[in-house]
Amino acid sequence: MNSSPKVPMPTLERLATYLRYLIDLDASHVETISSTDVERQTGINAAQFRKDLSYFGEFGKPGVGYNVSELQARIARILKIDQMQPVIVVGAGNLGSALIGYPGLQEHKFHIAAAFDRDPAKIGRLQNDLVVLDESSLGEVNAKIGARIAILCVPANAAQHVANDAIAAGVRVILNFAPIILKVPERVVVRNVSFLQELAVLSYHLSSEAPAT
Ligand SMILES: NC(=O)c1ccc[n+]([C@@H]2O[C@H](COP(=O)([O-])OP(=O)(O)OC[C@H]3O[C@@H](n4cnc5c(N)ncnc54)[C@H](O)[C@@H]3O)[C@@H](O)[C@H]2O)c1
Repeated sequence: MNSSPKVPMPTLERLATYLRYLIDLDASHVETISSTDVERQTGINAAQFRKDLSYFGEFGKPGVGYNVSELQARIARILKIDQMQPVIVVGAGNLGSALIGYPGLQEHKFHIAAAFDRDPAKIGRLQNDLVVLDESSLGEVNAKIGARIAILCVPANAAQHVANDAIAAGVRVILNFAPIILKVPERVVVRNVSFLQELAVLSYHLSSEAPAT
C-alpha cells in the first residue's frame, strides 16, 4: 500500500473512524474539536487519537484544537479517498448486487466502475446503471478503467483465480468476502471480511463460558 510501512493497520482503521465522525461534524457546521471531543464521540482514547495523527505530521493548535474541515481533508488525503477511486466488483450475486446498489460507496468516494461475473444469465444484465461484464474481459476492461481496488464477491472455489486475474489487471488492494485465504504477491494488500467470524465472536459473548467483564 502507498501509506508509510511503519503505520500500523489499527491506526489506519481508526483514521477511517475519525473520518466518518469528522464528515458528520462538518455537515453539522462544527468548526473545531478537541481530542477529548473525539474520545467522547468515537470511544477512542484522546492520547491514541493524537498518537495516530502523529504518524502523519503536525495537526491542530495547542489550546485551540483541530479545525474540522482541515482535519477531514487531511485524513481523506492520507487514506487516498480525497478523490473518486474506481473499484471493480467481481461476482454479481447476492452480495455483489447489494454492493453495486449501495449508495454509501459513492458517498465515500468509491465508484464502482465495473462489475463482472461468469454466469451467462448475469452477464449483460443491467444492475444499477452498470452492465455486468464477462469475467474473462476483466484485464481488457481494467486496462481502460485503471481500478486498483477489487471487491471479490465470488464463491471460495473461484476466489483465487479471480484474484489472480484482478492482480494481473493492475489491482493492488482486494476486499475479499470469500471464505478463503488468498495467496497474493507481497505488493498486494488483502482485507478479508467475514460476517460469520464476527457473528461467532459475538456469539461467544453470549455463552456461559465467556468470562464476565
Ligand atoms: N451473502 C452473504 O450474506 C455473504 C455473507 C458473507 C460472505 N459471503 C461470501 O461472499 C461470496 C459471495 O456470496 P453471495 O451470497 O453473493 O454468492 P452468490 O452465489 O449469490 O454470488 C456469487 C457470484 O459469483 C459468480 N461467480 C462464480 N465464479 C465466478 C468467477 N470465476 N468469476 C466471476 N464471477 C463468478 C457467480 O456466478 C455468482 O453470481 C461467497 O464467497 C460467500 O461465502 C456472502
